Amino acid sequence: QLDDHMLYKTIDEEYGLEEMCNNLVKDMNEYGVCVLDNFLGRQKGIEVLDEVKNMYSAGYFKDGQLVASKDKTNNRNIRGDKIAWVDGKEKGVSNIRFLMNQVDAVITLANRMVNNGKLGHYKIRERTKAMVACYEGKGSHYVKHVDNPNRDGRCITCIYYLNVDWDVSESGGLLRIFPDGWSDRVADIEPIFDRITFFWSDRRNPHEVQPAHRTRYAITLWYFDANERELAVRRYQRDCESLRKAA
Ligand SMILES: Cn1c(O)c(C(=O)NCC(=O)O)c(=O)c2ccccc21
Ligand SMILES: [Mn+2]
Repeated sequence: QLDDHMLYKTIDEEYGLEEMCNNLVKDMNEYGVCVLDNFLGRQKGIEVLDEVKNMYSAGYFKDGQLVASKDKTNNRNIRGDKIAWVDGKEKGVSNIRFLMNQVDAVITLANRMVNNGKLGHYKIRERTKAMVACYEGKGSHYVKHVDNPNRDGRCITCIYYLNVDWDVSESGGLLRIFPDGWSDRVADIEPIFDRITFFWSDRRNPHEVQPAHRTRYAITLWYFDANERELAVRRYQRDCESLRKAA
């Protein structure tokens, strides 16, 4: 359940949140992508980054998927992404939890605007845990893909970046989205510190992470559309049932 943190906002934060949601709804309806900067502010952002770094040095990240290396000669596979799942209740992740609550508040308010069909007609009630991702540089990347190609319920992808003083010209690591609405253009999003990006998770937004040459951290949340999610869970249960019977 998305906790409703609207009550604890001061007036100016309320206004800030309101304005942020208007931007989100407008951009999502117009482009299917929305980029907001200075989402938490420098101090909070650094506190989140420190928690992620601590998680990393404590070994919470699982080896990412192996990406077959281009040069077959030394057959060294480039380590792709490394990820760790956080539900926010663990010890030592209070700042990541704060980030999750802030994004929930933005999505909850924007979803209220949904009622007059402003945010893609989705009914958003739940989300995944936070996926904390690390690309260790050395050219690690993520091939072009669609997050939710087969209606698993996820409707909005939300990525918060933690990379201070990131310079794409030397470190790469661009998020490149190929919005299906625009055949001739792409959206290049630099993974800079305290930036948050939202985009529709389905086939409208194929995207890739270009090779990173410096450690690149990001935290992803996926929000579910209630109806699509319910159907996906039912389908999954039916599949399991038929597999059990077949066994
Ligand atoms: C590590 N990582 C990802 O980085 C992206 C992704 O699209 N990232 C975009 C970005 O970081 O800008 C993913 O979509 C993804 C999906 C499943 C498992 C891991 C994944
Ligand atoms: Mn993705």
